[in-house]
Amino acid sequence: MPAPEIILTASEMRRADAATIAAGTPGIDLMRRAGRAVAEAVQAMSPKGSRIAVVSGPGQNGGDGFVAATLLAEQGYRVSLFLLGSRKRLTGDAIEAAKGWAGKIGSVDDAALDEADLIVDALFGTGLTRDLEGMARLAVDRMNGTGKPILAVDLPSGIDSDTGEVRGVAVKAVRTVTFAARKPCHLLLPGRAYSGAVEVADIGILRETLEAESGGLFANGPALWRHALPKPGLSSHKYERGHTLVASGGATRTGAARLAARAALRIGSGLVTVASPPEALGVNAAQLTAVMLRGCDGPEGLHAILQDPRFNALVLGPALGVHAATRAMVSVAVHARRSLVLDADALTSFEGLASELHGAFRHAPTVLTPHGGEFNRLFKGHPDILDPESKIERTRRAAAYTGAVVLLKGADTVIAAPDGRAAINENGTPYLATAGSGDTLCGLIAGLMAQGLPAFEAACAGAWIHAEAGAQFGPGLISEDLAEQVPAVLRELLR
Ligand SMILES: NC(=O)C1=CN([C@@H]2O[C@H](COP(=O)(O)OP(=O)(O)OC[C@H]3O[C@@H](n4cnc5c(N)ncnc54)[C@H](OP(=O)(O)O)[C@@H]3O)[C@@H](O)[C@H]2O)[C@@H](O)CC1
Ligand SMILES: Nc1ncnc2c1ncn2[C@@H]1O[C@H](COP(=O)(O)OP(=O)(O)O)[C@@H](O)[C@H]1O
Ligand SMILES: [K+]
Repeated sequence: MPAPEIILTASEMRRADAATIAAGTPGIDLMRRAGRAVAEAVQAMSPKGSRIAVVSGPGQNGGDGFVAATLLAEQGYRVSLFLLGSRKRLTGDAIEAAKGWAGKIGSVDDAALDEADLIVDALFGTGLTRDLEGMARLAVDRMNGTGKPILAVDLPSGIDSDTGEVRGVAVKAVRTVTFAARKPCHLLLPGRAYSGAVEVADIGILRETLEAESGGLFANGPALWRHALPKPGLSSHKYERGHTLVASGGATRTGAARLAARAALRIGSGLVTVASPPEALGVNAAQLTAVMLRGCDGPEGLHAILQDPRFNALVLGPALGVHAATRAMVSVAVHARRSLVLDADALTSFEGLASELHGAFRHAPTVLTPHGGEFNRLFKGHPDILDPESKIERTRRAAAYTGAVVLLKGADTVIAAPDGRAAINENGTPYLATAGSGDTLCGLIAGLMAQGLPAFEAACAGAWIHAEAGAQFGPGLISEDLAEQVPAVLRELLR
């Protein structure tokens, strides 16, 4: 079974480099392997004899550029090298790497840059510390301005490795060769869009070193949770597969709950019931078949239903209304200690009241699924949670604060657990930006928890399966299609 893909921050990567060097591999060897991997990527992109411009920066990323330039010139490419700053200012292994380069060194504002067929961006990598200004900014503008394909070394220069944000200006690469492990910026937006196709080159850093330095951040994918996916046994009966309860909104707001319920059923929850306000029973009854229906009048009604211990997973929030009664229903659910997914109105009803949720979800598996707006409303007045530049950090802090797994939606959904584990989802499609898509996601996650998946695994699997279903369906997707696409995704996963 493939191992989960570890994503390393800049400081974790530095420690992995340092540990490898301490274990006996000289740093210059790592740099030579990095430069060789870049040269190989150039060979795959451009025929021999092409004009390659390598733009090196003052740090070790620039060192990788010198190695690649030297190899490519030896292989018959017409290589020009442009350096930000002077050769005298090079430090560390980059000094040694630059010694191999016998050719001319141009300045980054040299007009000759325009003549290249392909540009290698070795300006900055994981060592970027501040916004680009002056000549550094000019260098990036010049590279982008040529309109030529750019291959980024480690990451596109100007992108912050840990947050994926643009530090003033950034290189727009068609391809990136990174080393040992992907960095957060290759998965988070906008960095992902600037990176192009990302390839991870093995430079001799062992998996055990990556594991030792990992801060618990992963790319979301089956390797992270496939082992936990439920598969009914020969003698399984429906009650062993869990019973998901989804609370419906009022008579004119019932669709969201049905979308969630249908998704919970499709993902394998043995039974699913919509808990409906009395006035909406008729409209719900008219549109439900395999999903069951129960009358449920507010918090008291929910309390009564939850006396039956077989309801083991619960969705609260979609179209439930923003008011005190919704908060009271959350409170009932928390006290009942069932697996719980809170979304939409269940989150917005706590606008500015996050302190009421401090540690609230420690006692039962809970997943909060806010989009950015809901997240900001919920944690209003908590700069410690809202202010970090990194979406990963914001999500982790929200998880630690509430005791719930937090899934912060978007094109780069981040899922974080209170214990610090986190995953970035990247298999989605913009077609998922359609009404009711989030309601379906809630149902998938609750349906997985009903079958016994732990909250973090359920949230990660739910996000991935949701995105995969959307991507497989593609153009024309509406939320009703998502649950219907789930069986095809499951067939692949359970093969
Ligand atoms: N370590 C290893 O063994 C291996 C490392 N490898 C490679 O090393 C890369 C990391 O190298 P790194 O740490 O030297 O950082 P890097 O990205 O080159 O930038 C630092 C330089 O940029 C400067 N600078 C920063 N921000 C700036 C700004 N806004 N505007 C202007 N200047 C700015 C900063 O200067 P200072 O901040 O001191 O003024 C410093 O000079 C990594 O991405 C990978 O490619 C591989 O070879 C494998 C083995
Ligand atoms: N551009 C995109 N790329 C990938 N996934 C997206 C994109 N836009 C939205 N999504 C996903 O679609 C879902 C939308 O959820 P949400 O905003 O709650 O919608 P709704 O409230 O209409 O149900 C989330 O899972 C989100 O991650
Ligand atoms: K770079």
